[in-house]
Amino acid sequence: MKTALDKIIDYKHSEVAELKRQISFAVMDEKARTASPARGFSSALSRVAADDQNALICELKRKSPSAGEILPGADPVQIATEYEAGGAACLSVLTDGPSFGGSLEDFAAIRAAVAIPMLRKDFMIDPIQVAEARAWGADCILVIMASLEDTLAAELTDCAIGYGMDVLVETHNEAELERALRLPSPLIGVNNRDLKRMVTDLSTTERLAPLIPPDRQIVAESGISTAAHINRLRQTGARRFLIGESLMKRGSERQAAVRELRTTSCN
Ligand SMILES: O=C(O)c1ccccc1NCC(=O)[C@H](O)[C@H](O)COP(=O)(O)O
Repeated sequence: MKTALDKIIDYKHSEVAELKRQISFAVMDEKARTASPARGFSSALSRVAADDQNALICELKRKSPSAGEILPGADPVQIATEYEAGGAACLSVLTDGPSFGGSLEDFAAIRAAVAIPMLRKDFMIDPIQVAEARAWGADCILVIMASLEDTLAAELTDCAIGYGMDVLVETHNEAELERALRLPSPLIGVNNRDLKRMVTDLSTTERLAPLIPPDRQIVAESGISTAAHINRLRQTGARRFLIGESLMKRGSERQAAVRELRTTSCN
C-alpha cells in the first residue's frame, strides 16, 4: 500500500512537469544565482549547539497527512516572528500546498519578516526545485532518503551546495542512514515519524544516533512536544531539534513554549 509520502511524490512529478512548462532550468538557475545570499542554516544551528544549548528548527504547517488540519487560518508571519522571538535558531516552512497548506508566497513573506535562516520544506525530486528554493530565498533544502535513489539524492545535494545552501538529509532507519552518510552534507535528520503507521516514536532517534559519526550533526525530527522529550533526546547527543505540530497548536503560549524547549536541560 502507498504511504502518504509515496502519494506526495506522485503529485510532485506533475507539479515539476508544470513548473518546467512555465520556466526553463536556465532561467530558474539565473534567479537562484542572483538571489540574496543564503543565511547559513547549519552554522546557525551549530552556534547554539556548540554552547550545549538546544538548537530549535521551528516549523510552520497548516495541516499534515498525519494530523489533518492543524491551524487552518494561520498567519505565517505572526507565527514565524513568535518562533524567532522565543529563540528558534532556524525555521522550517512547508511550501507544499495539497498536503500541508503551504506555499512559496508564505515562504517569501516570512523571510522578509525574520532574520534567522529558513529551510524550504518540500519534497525534492528534481534540481529545478532546488534552484527554485534558492530563487525564493531558501537557506536549506530537505533531501528525503526514503523517496530518492542514491544518484538523485547526490545530484540534489550537490546542486544545493553549489548555490551556497545547506542540506538536511532525512532518514527513518538504518538502511537510509547508511546511504545518507555517503552524501557530503553534515546535517543528518532522524525522523521519528513512521510513515507507514503514521505514528511517532522517539526511540527511532535513540536507535540511530549511535550510528551517526561525530563529524555529522544529528537533527531529531517529529513527535517532540515537551521538555521531557528534549531531555530524553539530549541523552542521545542530539542538540538540534525540528518541531512542528506541537508548537503550531500552542496558540498564545507559542513564544513561551519555544523558550522553554530552547532552554530546558541547558546549563
Ligand atoms: O507529518 C506528516 O504527516 C508527514 C507525512 C508525510 C511526509 C512527511 C510528513 N511530515 C513531515 C515532517 O517530517 C514533520 O513535519 C516534521 O518532522 C515535524 O514533525 P512534528 O513536530 O511531529 O509536526
